[in-house]
Amino acid sequence: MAWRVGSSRGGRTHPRRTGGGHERRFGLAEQTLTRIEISKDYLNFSAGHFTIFSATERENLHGHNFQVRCAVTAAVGPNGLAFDYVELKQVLKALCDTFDEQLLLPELSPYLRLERQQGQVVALFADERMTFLERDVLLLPIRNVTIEELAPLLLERLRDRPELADMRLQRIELGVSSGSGQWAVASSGPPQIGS
Ligand SMILES: Nc1nc2c(c(=O)[nH]1)N=C([C@H](O)[C@H](O)COP(=O)(O)OP(=O)(O)OP(=O)(O)O)CN2
Repeated sequence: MAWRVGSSRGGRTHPRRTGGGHERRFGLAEQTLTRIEISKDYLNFSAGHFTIFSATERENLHGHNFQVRCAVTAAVGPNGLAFDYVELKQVLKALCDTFDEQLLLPELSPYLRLERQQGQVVALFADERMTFLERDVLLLPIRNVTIEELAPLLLERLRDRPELADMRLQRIELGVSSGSGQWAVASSGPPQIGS
């Protein structure tokens, strides 16, 4: 229903409704895109790591409560629903759980060598040798355990989830934070609406 300013009466204008559907009311194209943002406190994982700064410098082993958030762009269907975002939240939570309570180690670091030996993972860095139980370690196909490497990895793993196939998502942005106020965001798909 498009709105147009009606003829003035008594010096005031009276908006009048004319015929037409939702898309004509707001002058939108037949298909409306929406951007749904998901940022829930429970989308987090507690994990250990150390950031490697060079061939000889790294942080001590420590942990963070990493936080994850996501925004997706999708078409709104004829019944005013893009997709059930409860399903997306469930997938994101499952993704976070795979990283929870693990020591994260990068398999693709130019400075760290990882070896599996009798149920243990040996990490060799500069002149250091660290040994961990396999059950405590999650090896990741990234170069460093930083938020800028974790975000694209989680985005890739999210996109691979079969549950997303029916959501007809046009763009996905996934953010990872190692602490409040510091995020890295990875995205896939065409530029954001209005950017
Ligand atoms: N570009 C990046 N730089 C750093 C990263 C990273 O992921 N990308 N990560 C780290 C370490 O994780 C470091 O432990 C972060 O520490 P910090 O920023 O101090 O974390 P806090 O949440 O404690 O932040 P506060 O500002 O102290 O509250 C280093 N660099």
